[in-house]
Amino acid sequence: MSAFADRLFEAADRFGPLCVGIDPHEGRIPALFGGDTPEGVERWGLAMVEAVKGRAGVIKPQSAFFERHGWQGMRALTRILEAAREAGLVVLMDAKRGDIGSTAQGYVSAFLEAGAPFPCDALTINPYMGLDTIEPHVAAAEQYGKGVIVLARTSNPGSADFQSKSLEGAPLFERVVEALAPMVERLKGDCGWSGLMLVTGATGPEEARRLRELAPDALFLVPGYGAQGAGAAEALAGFRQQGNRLVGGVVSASRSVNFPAGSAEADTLDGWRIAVTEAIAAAQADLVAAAGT
Ligand SMILES: O=C(O)c1cc(=O)[nH]c(=O)n1[C@@H]1O[C@H](COP(=O)(O)O)[C@@H](O)[C@H]1O
Repeated sequence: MSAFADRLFEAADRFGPLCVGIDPHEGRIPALFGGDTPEGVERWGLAMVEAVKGRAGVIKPQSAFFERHGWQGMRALTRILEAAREAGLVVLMDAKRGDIGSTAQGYVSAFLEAGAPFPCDALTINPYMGLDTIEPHVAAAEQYGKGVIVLARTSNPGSADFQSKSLEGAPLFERVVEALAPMVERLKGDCGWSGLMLVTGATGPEEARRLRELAPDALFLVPGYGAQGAGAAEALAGFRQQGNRLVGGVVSASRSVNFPAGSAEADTLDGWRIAVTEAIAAAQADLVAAAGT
């Protein structure tokens, strides 16, 4: 299997930097699919995968929205992951894990190792508990050609509460990224980029530029574009000029492409499909234009 970094880079190169979030928010699954039930969530998620095909190369399902439906929700997630794999999409699982090493091994078995019940290409990790909690994920990523996505500077308003606090003269998020340097090296692909991805919110373009200086080769996952208010230029602030294009990761959007105008009111599947595929295509075109051709 090729390295995760190469698969992600190739997908973004082919389709553009958009990563489509799969976030079945409470109460927002149209009645067309059966509403906000495990079956409705599954049908909606499968339709989202169909809508992404040929328009973007990467998806990011948010585990919480499936977990809230118990085991039936997790069954829906599994089926959506299988469909995404069959469609050749790169899957970033947004579950924000992070625990002592021995427990982290459990998350590795759930998401990253061969035969994992929730197969994905990479998993989001909260680094708060320390490097030893990230290590099992990185070791598994090396072994199975997967990626590890570490929260660095998140997109939410409270990201400054802890992440921007000074630690020995620099913000904590910078110290975290400095400490990750050896792991960034270990997950480098043939493309030269690393599958030790960093989350840097589109809402903090200055911080993204700083992170790019500290980790020139780490691929970025950039949430906050769309529903959280950031535009394409802000989302690409931490990307690097390569030839005539900005490259260096993916920009995720969930609500803006999951529930665009016209999709909730659609009374046919075709009507829903048109609203959603247009929103995905428009977001992709916006990002591609901002990245340069
Ligand atoms: O790890 C993430 O994906 C993430 C990190 C972050 O800093 N901010 C953030 O919004 N996210 C996720 O990205 C998605 C953003 O959704 P929208 O605001 O609807 O585009 C949600 O699934 C969040 O959980």
